[in-house]
Amino acid sequence: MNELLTEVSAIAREAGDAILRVYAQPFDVAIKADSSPVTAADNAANQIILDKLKALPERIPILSEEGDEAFTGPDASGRYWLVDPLDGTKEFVKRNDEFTVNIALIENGKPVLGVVLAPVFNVAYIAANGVGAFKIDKYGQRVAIHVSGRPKEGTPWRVMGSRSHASPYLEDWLKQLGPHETRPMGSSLKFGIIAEGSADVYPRLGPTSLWDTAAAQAVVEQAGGRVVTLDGTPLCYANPNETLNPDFVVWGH
Ligand SMILES: Nc1ncnc2c1ncn2[C@@H]1O[C@H](COP(=O)(O)O)[C@@H](OP(=O)(O)O)[C@H]1O
Ligand SMILES: [Mg+2]
Repeated sequence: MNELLTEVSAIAREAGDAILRVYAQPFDVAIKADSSPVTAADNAANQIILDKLKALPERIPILSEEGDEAFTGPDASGRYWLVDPLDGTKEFVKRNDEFTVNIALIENGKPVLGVVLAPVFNVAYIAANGVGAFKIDKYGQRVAIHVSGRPKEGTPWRVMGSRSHASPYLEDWLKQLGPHETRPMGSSLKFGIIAEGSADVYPRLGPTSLWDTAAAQAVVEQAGGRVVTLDGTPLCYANPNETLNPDFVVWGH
């Protein structure tokens, strides 16, 4: 798993470099059938990730947000790659730097390996079962990370929130949580900040897809946290035919 984690991290970095080449120039934005934006960066990163994952000896099927027609389901061991080549395309289009490359390995419905790379910040959150969770800092150092635990009595909750997706339902949930400070952030970076202990909770009461959460869930879980639906069960990837997630909460304890 450690070797695979290193290989997948290198693939994410190559995809990140391709994204940065597009980011450095003016680019067009197309609107997909689900009315979300897509750019040449999404497509370039997707092509690199598909090519490189297919070249690995493991030969595991790939489900990507930007598509691989060959995908028909997990392999006989219940494994598949789950890829978002550019998570936070809205942030990419707004040029606020908060976007990531997400690559996860699913085994029997569980994310067992995850890489979340933020190309502009040159930071990656990576994890695998039996290996642990790490942040790769801008100097290329692998530093073990851990969630921070429940905040002390009287300390406000440090909440992560989407920049682009809020709702009255979320406001109610936060009222019930109690005193809190919200830090808005795009993409899967929200999970990474919880995994490294810099925030406590991220409630996502609104639509996301499997590829938005799987890699980051592997990181949070290996760092000691939880990613659970509102009834407390971990987000599950056993049915890739249904690509929408239920509402969920990321807890750093
Ligand atoms: N109506 C919808 N259906 C499915 N996913 C949605 C959605 N609205 C937003 N999302 C997901 O939310 C992600 C962005 O979340 P955030 O605002 O927290 O950064 C998007 O990722 P992409 O940018 O990869 O499309 C998208 O997948
Ligand atoms: Mg996404």
